[in-house]
Amino acid sequence: MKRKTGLIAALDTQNATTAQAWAQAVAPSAGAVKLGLEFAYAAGFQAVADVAGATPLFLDLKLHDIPNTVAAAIKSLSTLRPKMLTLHASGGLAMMEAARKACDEAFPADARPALLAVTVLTSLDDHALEQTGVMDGARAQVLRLGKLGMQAGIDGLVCSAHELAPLRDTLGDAPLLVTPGIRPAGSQAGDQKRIMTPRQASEAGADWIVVGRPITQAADPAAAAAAIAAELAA
Ligand SMILES: O=C(O)c1cc(=O)[nH]c(=O)n1[C@@H]1O[C@H](COP(=O)(O)O)[C@@H](O)[C@H]1O
Repeated sequence: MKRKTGLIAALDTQNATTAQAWAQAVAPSAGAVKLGLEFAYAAGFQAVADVAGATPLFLDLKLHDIPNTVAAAIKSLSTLRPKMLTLHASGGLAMMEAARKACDEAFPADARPALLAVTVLTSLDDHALEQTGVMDGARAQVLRLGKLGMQAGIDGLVCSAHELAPLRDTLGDAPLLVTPGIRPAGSQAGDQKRIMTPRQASEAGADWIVVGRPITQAADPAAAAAAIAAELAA
């Protein structure tokens, strides 16, 4: 059965006015906006809260440090009330467990963000992984880290759409699976390596797709977001 797949718009800019304009443009089509390292470092966390406004916030900080530091960082950002929060699965089991515990302690039970573990960045292919010492390819590494994330009590995983089917086969329906590296037919891949179209990712089992430049760099971001949402709904 085809899943209902939502659109997360990645608003990657340093400029708060630009981010605000994009947030308004995508609001009718996107279930959440993603604000991350580029925007938070340039504009600060108050601007993150302001741009998200009432729209659910995917806070993409990709935390990766020792368990104590990651736990403390989560407590520091608890006033932001994100709907989703990222950390790197490669930080290890103890780091993910500490993050999970910090979320339970820092957020009210009804406002706890979904913790999403980034498995293998969609900008990496098997060759790039080999250069980091991972010799058996992206799929094997995503499955390995995905299982570790589930062991740590993480709510979901960030992966490419290419790993959705094996992850669903191994982990079942429960984890939220979020896929960046999405490119509507005919758009530029840029630095992304493991890509799929919105429709393909939805059919492969994504709960959410993350799309940035195909929306933000389009002549009409509102129309680009609406077209992707329509592709997901078709
Ligand atoms: O965690 C992420 O969101 C993420 C993980 C990943 O493996 N690949 C990836 O591209 N992302 C993010 O997803 C967005 C993709 O943007 P575009 O390539 O412009 O569509 C960027 O904001 C990335 O930081």
